[in-house]
Amino acid sequence: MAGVNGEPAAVSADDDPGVVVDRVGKTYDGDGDPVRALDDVSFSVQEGEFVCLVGPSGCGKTTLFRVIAGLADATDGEVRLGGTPVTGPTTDMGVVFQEYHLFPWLTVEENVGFGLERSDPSGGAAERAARVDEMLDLVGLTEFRDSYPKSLSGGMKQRVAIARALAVDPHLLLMDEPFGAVDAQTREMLQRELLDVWASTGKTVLFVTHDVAEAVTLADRIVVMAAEPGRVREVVDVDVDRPRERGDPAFGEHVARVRELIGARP
Ligand SMILES: Nc1ncnc2c1ncn2[C@@H]1O[C@H](COP(=O)(O)OP(=O)(O)OP(=O)(O)O)[C@@H](O)[C@H]1O
Repeated sequence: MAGVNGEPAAVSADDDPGVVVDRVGKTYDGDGDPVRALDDVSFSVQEGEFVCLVGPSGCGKTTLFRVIAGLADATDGEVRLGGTPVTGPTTDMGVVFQEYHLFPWLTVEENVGFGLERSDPSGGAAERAARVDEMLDLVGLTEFRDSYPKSLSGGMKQRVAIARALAVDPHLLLMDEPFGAVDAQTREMLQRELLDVWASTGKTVLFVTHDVAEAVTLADRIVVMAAEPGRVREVVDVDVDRPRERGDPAFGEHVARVRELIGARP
Protein backbone atom coordinates (compact mmCIF):
# COMPACT_ATOMS: atom_id res chain seq x y z
CA MET A 1 0.00 0.00 0.00
CA ALA A 2 1.45 3.33 -1.03
CA GLY A 3 1.87 6.38 1.12
CA VAL A 4 2.72 4.88 4.49
CA ASN A 5 5.45 6.66 6.38
CA GLY A 6 7.75 4.55 8.45
CA GLU A 7 8.66 7.27 10.93
CA PRO A 8 6.85 10.08 12.69
CA ALA A 9 7.14 13.34 10.81
CA ALA A 10 10.18 15.34 11.79
CA VAL A 11 9.25 18.71 13.21
CA SER A 12 11.08 21.96 13.54
CA ALA A 13 10.47 25.36 15.03
CA ASP A 14 9.55 26.78 11.61
CA ASP A 15 6.65 24.48 10.88
CA ASP A 16 3.59 25.85 9.16
CA PRO A 17 0.59 27.45 10.90
CA GLY A 18 -1.07 24.14 11.75
CA VAL A 19 -0.34 22.13 14.88
CA VAL A 20 3.05 20.79 15.88
CA VAL A 21 3.39 18.20 18.63
CA ASP A 22 7.07 18.39 19.36
CA ARG A 23 8.74 15.64 21.41
CA VAL A 24 5.94 15.60 23.98
CA GLY A 25 6.38 13.43 27.06
CA LYS A 26 4.16 13.06 30.09
CA THR A 27 4.88 11.26 33.32
CA TYR A 28 2.22 10.88 36.01
CA ASP A 29 3.30 10.50 39.61
CA GLY A 30 1.04 7.46 40.01
CA ASP A 31 0.42 5.73 43.37
CA GLY A 32 4.05 4.89 43.97
CA ASP A 33 5.68 4.18 40.62
CA PRO A 34 5.64 6.99 38.08
CA VAL A 35 3.66 6.21 34.90
CA ARG A 36 5.21 7.26 31.59
CA ALA A 37 1.98 7.97 29.66
CA LEU A 38 3.63 9.66 26.65
CA ASP A 39 7.17 9.40 25.40
CA ASP A 40 8.73 11.55 22.68
CA VAL A 41 5.50 12.04 20.72
CA SER A 42 6.05 14.11 17.57
CA PHE A 43 3.79 14.75 14.61
CA SER A 44 2.30 17.73 12.88
CA VAL A 45 -1.05 18.61 11.36
CA GLN A 46 -0.83 20.91 8.36
CA GLU A 47 -3.26 23.80 8.04
CA GLY A 48 -6.52 22.53 6.55
CA GLU A 49 -5.59 18.90 7.09
CA PHE A 50 -7.80 16.27 8.76
CA VAL A 51 -5.74 14.00 11.01
CA CYS A 52 -7.06 11.18 13.19
CA LEU A 53 -5.29 9.76 16.20
CA VAL A 54 -5.88 6.09 17.01
CA GLY A 55 -4.25 3.55 19.30
CA PRO A 56 -4.87 0.77 21.78
CA SER A 57 -6.43 1.43 25.16
CA GLY A 58 -3.97 3.11 27.50
CA CYS A 59 -1.67 4.46 24.77
CA GLY A 60 -2.17 7.99 26.02
CA LYS A 61 -4.79 9.37 23.63
CA THR A 62 -6.68 11.16 26.38
CA THR A 63 -3.48 12.46 27.92
CA LEU A 64 -2.25 13.77 24.57
CA PHE A 65 -5.62 15.34 23.83
CA ARG A 66 -5.51 17.17 27.16
CA VAL A 67 -1.96 18.38 26.55
CA ILE A 68 -2.84 19.64 23.05
CA ALA A 69 -5.98 21.36 24.38
CA GLY A 70 -3.91 23.10 27.05
CA LEU A 71 -5.82 21.28 29.82
CA ALA A 72 -2.70 19.46 31.09
CA ASP A 73 0.99 20.27 31.07
CA ALA A 74 3.52 18.15 29.21
CA THR A 75 6.48 16.90 31.24
CA ASP A 76 8.73 17.29 28.18
CA GLY A 77 8.43 18.98 24.81
CA GLU A 78 5.66 21.29 23.69
CA VAL A 79 2.67 21.73 21.42
CA ARG A 80 2.57 24.71 19.06
CA LEU A 81 -0.50 26.09 17.38
CA GLY A 82 0.22 28.51 14.55
CA GLY A 83 3.83 28.61 15.79
CA THR A 84 2.82 29.64 19.34
CA PRO A 85 3.35 27.26 22.27
CA VAL A 86 0.11 26.13 23.89
CA THR A 87 0.26 27.02 27.59
CA GLY A 88 -3.43 26.74 28.48
CA PRO A 89 -6.89 26.60 26.93
CA THR A 90 -7.23 29.07 24.05
CA THR A 91 -10.07 30.29 21.86
CA ASP A 92 -7.83 29.43 18.92
CA MET A 93 -8.93 25.85 19.47
CA GLY A 94 -12.50 24.63 19.26
CA VAL A 95 -12.76 21.56 21.47
CA VAL A 96 -15.48 18.92 21.14
CA PHE A 97 -15.78 16.11 23.70
CA GLN A 98 -17.70 12.85 23.63
CA GLU A 99 -20.03 14.15 26.34
CA TYR A 100 -21.55 17.17 24.72
CA HIS A 101 -20.86 19.64 27.53
CA LEU A 102 -23.82 21.80 26.53
CA PHE A 103 -25.36 24.20 29.03
CA PRO A 104 -28.78 22.70 29.84
CA TRP A 105 -30.23 26.06 30.83
CA LEU A 106 -29.37 27.69 27.49
CA THR A 107 -31.18 27.20 24.18
CA VAL A 108 -29.41 25.81 21.11
CA GLU A 109 -28.89 29.35 19.85
CA GLU A 110 -27.51 30.54 23.19
CA ASN A 111 -25.21 27.53 23.46
CA VAL A 112 -23.77 28.21 20.00
CA GLY A 113 -23.28 31.89 20.78
CA PHE A 114 -21.85 31.33 24.25
CA GLY A 115 -18.16 31.51 23.36
CA LEU A 116 -18.58 34.45 20.98
CA GLU A 117 -19.24 37.02 23.64
CA ARG A 118 -16.37 35.75 25.75
CA SER A 119 -13.87 35.66 22.87
CA ASP A 120 -14.78 39.11 21.54
CA PRO A 121 -16.71 41.14 24.13
CA SER A 122 -16.32 44.29 22.02
CA GLY A 123 -17.94 42.67 18.95
CA GLY A 124 -21.40 43.86 17.99
CA ALA A 125 -24.57 41.95 18.94
CA ALA A 126 -25.74 41.95 15.31
CA GLU A 127 -22.45 40.44 14.17
CA ARG A 128 -22.68 37.75 16.82
CA ALA A 129 -26.27 36.94 15.86
CA ALA A 130 -25.26 36.64 12.21
CA ARG A 131 -22.42 34.29 13.13
CA VAL A 132 -24.78 32.12 15.20
CA ASP A 133 -27.21 31.99 12.25
CA GLU A 134 -24.39 30.93 9.96
CA MET A 135 -23.29 28.16 12.34
CA LEU A 136 -26.85 26.87 12.88
CA ASP A 137 -27.27 26.71 9.11
CA LEU A 138 -23.92 24.93 8.76
CA VAL A 139 -25.02 22.09 11.06
CA GLY A 140 -28.68 22.09 9.95
CA LEU A 141 -30.20 23.18 13.26
CA THR A 142 -31.80 26.50 12.36
CA GLU A 143 -35.31 25.27 13.14
CA PHE A 144 -34.21 24.02 16.58
CA ARG A 145 -32.62 27.27 17.65
CA ASP A 146 -35.06 27.82 20.53
CA SER A 147 -34.92 24.22 21.80
CA TYR A 148 -33.14 23.22 24.99
CA PRO A 149 -30.54 20.41 24.99
CA LYS A 150 -32.79 18.00 26.89
CA SER A 151 -35.19 17.85 23.93
CA LEU A 152 -32.45 17.00 21.40
CA SER A 153 -31.14 13.61 20.25
CA GLY A 154 -27.47 12.71 20.86
CA GLY A 155 -26.61 13.48 17.25
CA MET A 156 -28.26 16.90 17.44
CA LYS A 157 -26.47 17.71 20.68
CA GLN A 158 -23.16 16.89 19.07
CA ARG A 159 -24.02 19.15 16.12
CA VAL A 160 -24.66 21.97 18.60
CA ALA A 161 -21.28 21.27 20.21
CA ILE A 162 -19.57 21.39 16.80
CA ALA A 163 -21.34 24.64 15.87
CA ARG A 164 -20.33 26.16 19.21
CA ALA A 165 -16.71 25.09 18.74
CA LEU A 166 -16.59 26.57 15.23
CA ALA A 167 -18.43 29.79 16.06
CA VAL A 168 -15.31 31.56 17.31
CA ASP A 169 -13.50 30.63 14.08
CA PRO A 170 -10.67 28.71 15.75
CA HIS A 171 -7.49 27.62 13.99
CA LEU A 172 -8.02 24.04 15.08
CA LEU A 173 -11.03 21.84 15.69
CA LEU A 174 -9.89 19.33 18.31
CA MET A 175 -12.27 16.42 18.83
CA ASP A 176 -12.12 13.60 21.40
CA GLU A 177 -14.26 10.59 20.44
CA PRO A 178 -17.03 13.02 19.52
CA PHE A 179 -19.33 10.36 18.04
CA GLY A 180 -18.68 7.70 20.66
CA ALA A 181 -22.02 8.13 22.41
CA VAL A 182 -24.40 7.87 19.43
CA ASP A 183 -25.77 4.84 17.57
CA ALA A 184 -24.00 3.49 14.48
CA GLN A 185 -26.38 5.04 11.96
CA THR A 186 -26.22 8.50 13.53
CA ARG A 187 -22.46 8.14 13.76
CA GLU A 188 -22.12 7.60 10.00
CA MET A 189 -24.40 10.55 9.34
CA LEU A 190 -22.36 12.79 11.65
CA GLN A 191 -19.15 11.64 9.94
CA ARG A 192 -20.55 12.70 6.55
CA GLU A 193 -21.73 16.00 7.98
CA LEU A 194 -18.38 16.68 9.62
CA LEU A 195 -16.63 16.09 6.29
CA ASP A 196 -19.02 18.57 4.66
CA VAL A 197 -18.29 21.12 7.41
CA TRP A 198 -14.57 20.53 7.02
CA ALA A 199 -14.78 20.95 3.23
CA SER A 200 -16.77 24.16 3.50
CA THR A 201 -14.76 25.77 6.31
CA GLY A 202 -11.25 24.51 5.44
CA LYS A 203 -10.54 24.02 9.16
CA THR A 204 -7.63 22.03 10.52
CA VAL A 205 -9.04 19.02 12.37
CA LEU A 206 -7.43 16.67 14.88
CA PHE A 207 -9.83 13.88 15.78
CA VAL A 208 -9.20 11.20 18.43
CA THR A 209 -11.05 7.92 17.99
CA HIS A 210 -10.64 4.24 18.81
CA ASP A 211 -12.77 3.31 15.78
CA VAL A 212 -10.37 2.44 12.94
CA ALA A 213 -13.07 2.50 10.23
CA GLU A 214 -14.07 5.97 11.41
CA ALA A 215 -10.46 7.15 11.11
CA VAL A 216 -10.16 5.71 7.59
CA THR A 217 -13.49 7.34 6.62
CA LEU A 218 -12.39 10.77 7.81
CA ALA A 219 -8.65 11.31 7.79
CA ASP A 220 -6.03 12.52 5.35
CA ARG A 221 -3.51 10.89 7.69
CA ILE A 222 -3.81 8.65 10.70
CA VAL A 223 -1.37 8.87 13.59
CA VAL A 224 -1.23 5.35 15.05
CA MET A 225 -0.01 5.19 18.62
CA ALA A 226 1.47 2.34 20.62
CA ALA A 227 1.24 1.86 24.41
CA GLU A 228 3.59 1.56 27.37
CA PRO A 229 4.84 4.12 26.96
CA GLY A 230 2.44 6.00 24.67
CA ARG A 231 4.29 6.88 21.47
CA VAL A 232 3.78 7.25 17.73
CA ARG A 233 4.07 3.90 16.04
CA GLU A 234 3.44 5.09 12.49
CA VAL A 235 1.71 7.78 10.47
CA VAL A 236 -0.47 6.32 7.72
CA ASP A 237 -1.52 8.31 4.65
CA VAL A 238 -5.08 7.51 3.64
CA ASP A 239 -4.78 7.71 -0.12
CA VAL A 240 -8.40 6.79 -0.88
CA ASP A 241 -10.64 9.18 -2.84
CA ARG A 242 -13.54 10.81 -1.01
CA PRO A 243 -16.38 10.06 -0.53
CA ARG A 244 -15.02 6.80 0.82
CA GLU A 245 -17.02 3.61 0.65
CA ARG A 246 -16.51 0.90 3.23
CA GLY A 247 -16.91 -1.74 0.51
CA ASP A 248 -14.00 -0.32 -1.51
CA PRO A 249 -10.98 -2.70 -1.36
CA ALA A 250 -8.61 0.23 -0.74
CA PHE A 251 -10.72 1.23 2.28
CA GLY A 252 -10.50 -2.31 3.64
CA GLU A 253 -6.74 -2.43 3.08
CA HIS A 254 -6.23 0.73 5.11
CA VAL A 255 -8.45 -0.55 7.93
CA ALA A 256 -6.51 -3.83 7.99
CA ARG A 257 -3.17 -2.01 7.98
CA VAL A 258 -4.09 0.29 10.86
CA ARG A 259 -5.59 -2.60 12.87
CA GLU A 260 -2.39 -4.56 12.34
CA LEU A 261 -0.34 -1.62 13.60
CA ILE A 262 -2.51 -1.25 16.67
CA GLY A 263 -2.33 -4.95 17.44
CA ALA A 264 1.40 -5.29 16.68
CA ARG A 265 3.83 -5.95 19.50
CA PRO A 266 6.36 -3.18 20.26
N1 LIG B 1 -4.05 10.89 36.42
C1 LIG B 1 -3.30 9.80 36.17
N2 LIG B 1 -2.45 9.31 37.10
C2 LIG B 1 -1.69 8.23 36.84
N3 LIG B 1 -1.70 7.56 35.67
C3 LIG B 1 -2.53 8.00 34.71
C4 LIG B 1 -3.38 9.13 34.90
N4 LIG B 1 -4.11 9.32 33.77
C5 LIG B 1 -3.72 8.35 32.92
N5 LIG B 1 -2.77 7.56 33.47
C6 LIG B 1 -2.09 6.43 32.83
O1 LIG B 1 -1.48 6.92 31.64
C7 LIG B 1 -1.60 5.97 30.60
C8 LIG B 1 -2.34 6.62 29.43
O2 LIG B 1 -3.70 6.88 29.81
P1 LIG B 1 -4.75 7.60 28.85
O3 LIG B 1 -6.04 7.66 29.58
O4 LIG B 1 -4.18 8.86 28.36
O5 LIG B 1 -4.83 6.55 27.65
P2 LIG B 1 -5.96 6.35 26.53
O6 LIG B 1 -5.26 5.90 25.31
O7 LIG B 1 -6.83 7.54 26.45
O8 LIG B 1 -6.80 5.13 27.14
P3 LIG B 1 -8.30 4.68 26.78
O9 LIG B 1 -8.37 4.48 25.31
O10 LIG B 1 -8.44 3.39 27.55
O11 LIG B 1 -9.21 5.76 27.30
C9 LIG B 1 -2.31 4.77 31.18
O12 LIG B 1 -1.31 3.85 31.61
C10 LIG B 1 -3.04 5.34 32.38
O13 LIG B 1 -3.21 4.36 33.37
